[in-house]
Amino acid sequence: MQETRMTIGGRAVPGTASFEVRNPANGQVIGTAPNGSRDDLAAAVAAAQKAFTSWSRKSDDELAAACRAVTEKIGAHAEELARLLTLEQGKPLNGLGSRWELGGAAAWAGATAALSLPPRVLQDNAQGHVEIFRKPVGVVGSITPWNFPVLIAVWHVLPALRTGNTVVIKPSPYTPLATLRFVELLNEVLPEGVVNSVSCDDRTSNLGADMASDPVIRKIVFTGSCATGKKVMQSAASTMKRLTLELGGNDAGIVLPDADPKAIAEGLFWGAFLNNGQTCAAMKRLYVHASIHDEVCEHLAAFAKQVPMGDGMDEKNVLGPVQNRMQFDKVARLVADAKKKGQVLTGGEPGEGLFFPATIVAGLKNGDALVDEEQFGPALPVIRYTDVEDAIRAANDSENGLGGSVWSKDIEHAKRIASRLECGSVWINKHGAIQPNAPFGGVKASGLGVEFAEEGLKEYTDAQVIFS
Ligand SMILES: NC(=O)C1=CN([C@@H]2O[C@H](COP(=O)(O)OP(=O)(O)OC[C@H]3O[C@@H](n4cnc5c(N)ncnc54)[C@H](O)[C@@H]3O)[C@@H](O)[C@H]2O)C=CC1
Ligand SMILES: O=Cc1ccc(S(=O)(=O)O)cc1
Repeated sequence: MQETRMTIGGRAVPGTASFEVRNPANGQVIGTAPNGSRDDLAAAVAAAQKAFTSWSRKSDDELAAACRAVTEKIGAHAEELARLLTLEQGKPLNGLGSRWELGGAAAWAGATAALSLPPRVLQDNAQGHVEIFRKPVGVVGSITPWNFPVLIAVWHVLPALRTGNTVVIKPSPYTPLATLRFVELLNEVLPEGVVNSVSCDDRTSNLGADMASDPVIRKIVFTGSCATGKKVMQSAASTMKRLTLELGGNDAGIVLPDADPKAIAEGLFWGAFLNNGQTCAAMKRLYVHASIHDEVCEHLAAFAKQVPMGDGMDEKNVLGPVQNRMQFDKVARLVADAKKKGQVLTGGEPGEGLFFPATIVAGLKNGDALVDEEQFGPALPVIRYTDVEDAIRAANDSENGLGGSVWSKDIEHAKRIASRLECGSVWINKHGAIQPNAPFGGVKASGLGVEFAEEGLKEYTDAQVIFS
């Protein structure tokens, strides 16, 4: 049993109540997290505000060194955090699971440490000297989801620290344990109050909502559902907070007629089923040209059938359970509806507990629920097309615009199609492969702003221009 604590001003805070956290693989209680109150949040915000005074005055070199120390901590505790993550999130230790997530967390932390935003001279002549500086905004509130708890915490916290901000982070009630431990570890190498954590069950208290309207917090970075993202945006208006919103997607993949069905099967599968499909930028709809449709379906289903699924603590598994009952029920509802309209190529029946076999359903079209709604789980609809213009139109016929992909042997042709997709990232012959040196963010209802690289770092700063 992991009994976790919030970290407020460098101190471990148990809170006056707690809630249970269960392993989605077997339903067993694996730990408890504090059910923090508004007073706990106020204390965390006050600690972050106090720490901001000295943290924001650190030199660029000092901030970079602190981020490198955090990177080392993550690396040193990667296996401990990975095990905790598997227990609470369900994703396997192996494959593209917890160890992979922790590897990504260390890589992203290191890459963020190496970024910087030096002042830039805009003008230097007889008329005057004009220079732009990037200044930290103040206390940053980070609200994270349950799909990649540690990696997304790093995506939120490290750029904030690197630019001289202090942080209050609140993890999802489904997966608070690894994040609370992560913040404890950070506090071993950072001054007190620089990173604080609060947790709550979202029922008796909802500190995410309170953070969004808090008058001291100057920015919210939020990853989660579109519905909650919209609420955060509304609450943030009254205090004119800066916002980065990484919200849901309904990414389309388009397979062109010249693609090699066998060669792309593995990439298509992991593009859709990374983290059991519980990934914002997973491929959630697959449009395949009629000339190779059946062959693509055959190879994709054959690949899916041999992927081992089970308890993530078992080293042989590379897919685990769906993380929670709400998500499982959503996937089950969408698959039940899809079965009435299309042909199930593999999977299709809910398994034991929260296990849902990788499911692929062909014969669907836009307008069917599994195509139109974000399933955020292990179920992929396949849509046949004959004219690529129809496929582009159908791909863009969504309120979301996070990612997309085009699959073809002709890279230049694929890139021309890519440029017509209404989304923030498009991959050719892969899907969802984000990297720290490339900005990542959604258009339309998929969010606001970007993460990663200098563009992402800037979002944690205000510009100040000095004219002399
Ligand atoms: N795009 C993504 O990364 C994710 C998308 N989802 C989608 O969202 C759906 C719902 O999943 P949830 O876990 O309920 O996502 P959610 O968007 O409600 O939760 C994300 C975070 O927001 C917090 N939160 C809840 N209410 C809030 C409020 N009023 N103001 C500020 N923060 C608040 C939660 O505690 C959690 O930390 C899923 O079915 C899935 O489709 C879920 C998780 C991640
Ligand atoms: O590659 C890892 C990865 C890709 C996307 C996301 S999400 O879009 O933020 O869910 C998470 C991890």
